[in-house]
Amino acid sequence: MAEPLLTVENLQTQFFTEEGVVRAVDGISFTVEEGELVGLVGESGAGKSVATSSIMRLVEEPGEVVGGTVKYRDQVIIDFEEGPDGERRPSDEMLSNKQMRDEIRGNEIAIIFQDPMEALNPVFTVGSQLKEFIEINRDVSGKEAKQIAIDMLREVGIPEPEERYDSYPHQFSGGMRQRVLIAMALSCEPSLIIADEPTTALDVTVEGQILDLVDELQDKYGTSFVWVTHDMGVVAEICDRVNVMYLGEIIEQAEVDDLFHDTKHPYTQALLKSMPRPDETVEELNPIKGVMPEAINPPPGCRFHTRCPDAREVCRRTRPVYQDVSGPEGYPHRVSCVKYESVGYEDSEPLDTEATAAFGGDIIEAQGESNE
Ligand SMILES: Nc1ncnc2c1ncn2[C@@H]1O[C@H](COP(=O)(O)OP(=O)(O)OP(=O)(O)O)[C@@H](O)[C@H]1O
Ligand code: NI
Repeated sequence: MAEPLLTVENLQTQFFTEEGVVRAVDGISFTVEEGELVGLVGESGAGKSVATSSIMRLVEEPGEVVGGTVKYRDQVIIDFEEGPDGERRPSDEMLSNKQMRDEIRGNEIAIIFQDPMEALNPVFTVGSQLKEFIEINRDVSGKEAKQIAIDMLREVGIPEPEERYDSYPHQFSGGMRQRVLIAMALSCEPSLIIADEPTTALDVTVEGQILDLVDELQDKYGTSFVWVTHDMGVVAEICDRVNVMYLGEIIEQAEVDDLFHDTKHPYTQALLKSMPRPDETVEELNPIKGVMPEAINPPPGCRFHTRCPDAREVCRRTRPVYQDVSGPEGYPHRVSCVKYESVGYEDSEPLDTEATAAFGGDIIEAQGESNE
């Protein structure tokens, strides 16, 4: 296999707050191959946005990337080394902030946010913002930039792009604004686009149209994507591979078909049961029981054990190993769950968890060590 476009290894990002250290991203690893659309899926607070802003080196105080490696082709975005006093410091190979700004962000890796109103300035026309972005990131004249901007607006399905060029963001619908952001992301011909829940705020029909558009543009330009979502339906529709995140960790990763049809992790199973699926008629949707514990004080052992319907005693004291459970063919299918290890799961006592307690109709306090 060729070198991955993006390699993330053991990435760790923490927030140093008054209440303590929030382990928002706690050692995640994944790759994005050339031309691939890779999903990052999980409930609210799982660490998806912190992971993407870490990759872009956009984490703000009191947050800090504290460990791991991120490589884009052969360029080092994040890396650490041991200093003379044994302290951990950014390695020399790391791109400077200026290089990140000038060479990576925008023209190699572009990001699309959930809320277009955050990315678009309400006081300037859509066209002028698009044109300015192109001028900053590409070596073209103002006139050329304007032409590229209009072409891109047409490309993403904005009708009458010459006229719409002079409209203000509020004159566009939510779906149209999201199309503008996609135009902006694509306008500098990046190899990778990171999209952080860009369709979450849209209604289902408009969301479907945007996903179709992305599919089409991806075919045409061969752009790779990291697509952040909490929606397995979106994953099924557009992703090639998917990483499932829970409480700062990736707990399962596989090709999309594998993930849906050979689901390994109980959390992934729960996520799938909680959402409508295009490939299956589910009689009843089951929301995932309980709430995700705080990343400031994650449960010991398997982080999901407090909510897991399959939890046993061993899950409370064993940190699962993230391992490849796939056969000899195809992409790796990785999972971290003690069910797939030989650590005595079979002989271990079942645990009362939020999932099993609720199932029995009994409201039992969440396991002490998980919350508070
Ligand atoms: N500025 C901050 N200060 C302290 N903690 C933070 C900060 N930003 C994020 N966090 C914490 O990091 C964890 C991960 O948050 P993140 O926003 O990445 O979740 P997410 O998976 O993107 O959720 P959502 O689907 O709601 O966007 C959460 O526990 C959150 O509270
Ligand atoms: Ni987020």
